[in-house]
Amino acid sequence: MPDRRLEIDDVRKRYGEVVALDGMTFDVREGELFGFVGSNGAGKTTTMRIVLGVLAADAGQVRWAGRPVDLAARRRIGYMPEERGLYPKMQVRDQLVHLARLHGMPAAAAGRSADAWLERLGVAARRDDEVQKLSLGNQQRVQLAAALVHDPEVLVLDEPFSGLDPVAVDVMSQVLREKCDEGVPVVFSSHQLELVERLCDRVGIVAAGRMVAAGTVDELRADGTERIVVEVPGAPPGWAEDLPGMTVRATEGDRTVVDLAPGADDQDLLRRALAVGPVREFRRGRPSLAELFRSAVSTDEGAPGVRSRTGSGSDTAGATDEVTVA
Ligand SMILES: Nc1ncnc2c1ncn2[C@@H]1O[C@H](COP(=O)(O)OP(=O)(O)OP(=O)(O)O)[C@@H](O)[C@H]1O
Repeated sequence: MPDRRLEIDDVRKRYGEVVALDGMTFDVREGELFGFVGSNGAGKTTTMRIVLGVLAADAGQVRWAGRPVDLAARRRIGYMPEERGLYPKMQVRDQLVHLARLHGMPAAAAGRSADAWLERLGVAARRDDEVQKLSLGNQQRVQLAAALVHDPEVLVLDEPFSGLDPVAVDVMSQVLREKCDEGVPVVFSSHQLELVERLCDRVGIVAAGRMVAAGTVDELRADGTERIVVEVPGAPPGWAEDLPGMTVRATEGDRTVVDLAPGADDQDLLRRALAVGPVREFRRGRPSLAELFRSAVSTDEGAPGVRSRTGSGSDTAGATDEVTVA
């Protein structure tokens, strides 16, 4: 059995002068939840539309289970488009059955699947309503049901969490995790980085049409600068400021957060801390995904469609002051 992996390989796309995708490359593995993050206009939607064949790439290839994705393979993908794609005047259940049938499901199975997903996603009571009469959040639940109703082998979801209430976020998260547990590769885009950090097995950060960092959040952290959180009550302001290879990232009360450049010795910092007061805490800090994202994007992103430079997210010179010291 071939590896059930979705591969996006060096995909390129221009809209006139605008370079939307500039060699986009990543893969989503069997049973993996992959978070696709990037600034507005970075190329996420364009990538997803190309995977689905809604849009043609100028160059590059999308493969599923080792083979170029063709029409038949695309029918096995569950897709949630950013612009949403439901017929406003059609009843919810009829719509799901219709979509399942379009994907080749027999009528009875399509009905059973529609009912099961409406129940699972908490919208069974609205099954006979027109889609346009549902709240936006409920329309989104139905949209997810539409992506799932034909029992897809791959899930590609464009901002499935935007606009959902916390309960719906939980339901959506559970459903995506269950699909992964069944072996389905799931890729979704989102600007909700805390959610992505919590939920995803791997994350890809895209800037100006290409992947600038990908891996587990811990792997992305390992690429970056080492960070130390040190608490020294009563230390004078600026006590850690002139140490070689160290940058004070934030000060919060008695706590100072210091980034260490490669080769800098954390023991220098400890000695300095001990010289200025009692050291209550001295530990490694962990940058959040939001910080990793800002760092990767700030080193890589130019104007939309204009390449500035590329990097692996290891340059933290542009990291913001916001620091998670938890
Ligand atoms: N139909 C189009 N015509 C011209 N340019 C387009 C078109 N669609 C997208 N673009 C451009 O391609 C680039 C990538 O856009 P895309 O929608 O893929 O980004 P995105 O990462 O999904 O952004 P967002 O997070 O805002 O949804 C942007 O510069 C955008 O302006």
